[in-house]
Amino acid sequence: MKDIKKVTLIGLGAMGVFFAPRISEKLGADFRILADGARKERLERKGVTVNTINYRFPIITPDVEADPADLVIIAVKGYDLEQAIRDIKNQVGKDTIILSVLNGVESEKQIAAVYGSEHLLYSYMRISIVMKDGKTEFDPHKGLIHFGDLKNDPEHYSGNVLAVKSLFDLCGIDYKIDADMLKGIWFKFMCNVAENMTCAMFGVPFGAFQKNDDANFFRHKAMWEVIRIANKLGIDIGQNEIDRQEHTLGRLPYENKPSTLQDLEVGKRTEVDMFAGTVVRLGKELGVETPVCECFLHGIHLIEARMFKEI
Ligand SMILES: NC(=O)C1=CN([C@@H]2O[C@H](COP(=O)(O)OP(=O)(O)OC[C@H]3O[C@@H](n4cnc5c(N)ncnc54)[C@H](OP(=O)(O)O)[C@@H]3O)[C@@H](O)[C@H]2O)C=CC1
Ligand SMILES: CC(C)(CO)C(=O)C(=O)O
Repeated sequence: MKDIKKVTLIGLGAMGVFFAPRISEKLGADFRILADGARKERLERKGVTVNTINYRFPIITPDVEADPADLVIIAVKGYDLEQAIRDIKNQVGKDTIILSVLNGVESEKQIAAVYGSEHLLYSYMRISIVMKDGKTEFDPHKGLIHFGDLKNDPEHYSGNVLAVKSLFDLCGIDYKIDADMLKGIWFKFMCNVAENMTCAMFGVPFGAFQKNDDANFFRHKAMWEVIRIANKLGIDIGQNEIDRQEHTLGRLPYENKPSTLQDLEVGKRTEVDMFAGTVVRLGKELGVETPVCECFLHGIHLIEARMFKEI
């Protein structure tokens, strides 16, 4: 089994800090943040504050050669992924494992197209963290990372899966290795598209789904658009996954908000292209009608245009 001794994280935001303090505690200087320019300067000057503790992690710049990591974790937003893929070039050696914790269904494919699928493990996050001005508070044991190869059998985990599992065990990071990673990733995508887009477009919190039929009208239509596309791709999600999510939504605090609505509320660009945009594009390729996601895509673009005073 590979031993993960050196880890590089690109994206020290909400998802990045799920990992950073705990990996840094065990690996010390062999845990590095990849950043340059004004971002590096800000991280060196202010660090990040997690659960009231201020951290200054070692920073490495993309131009440093001959110092690859055993594991690279990518935790940027969808619209920053292309740049991040370029920036990690010197961090990826022959045996480097890459984990991309982004939402959506395509980041692994995009990274594999550049570095090769042998480097990739699949992953998705089940936790909600809000970071503001480099500060956040959350319970690190109230969520987890799901990761693994496409298919995972506990009797025969691959060397890469065992290596990451061993690192997370060492660091006390909660995880689940799904038997079928694509099914999990598409289930999460179905929820993100339906919930994030409805909440962002209409400015309502998750609680709207507990009491408003109109909110659920959009959510259900969008879920079925994702399901029809997933089924065409051979991914088996359907009514069972919808039922599973109804249960989860019923228990969420009323005022909780998905990341896309949070982004709009603080004047940030959203990941609408990675959510509704992907559904619309795949729908065209696969012959699936996606009218609700088309409305989300154009509607949220319009909200962004108004927000950035482009109209
Ligand atoms: N937040 C959440 O609860 C959840 C988020 N996700 C997903 O995880 C992904 C990350 O989201 P989140 O952590 O919330 O996003 P954040 O915006 O909080 O963090 C992204 C970080 O990446 C940094 N970054 C961007 N480009 C680069 C680069 N080239 N080099 C170095 N750093 C870079 C940004 O720096 P800067 O601020 O300087 O631009 C920022 O600190 C998204 O796809 C999101 O949908 C999934 C589940 C839950
Ligand atoms: C936090 C969570 C899981 C809620 O849907 C999410 O992925 C998001 O808001 O983008």
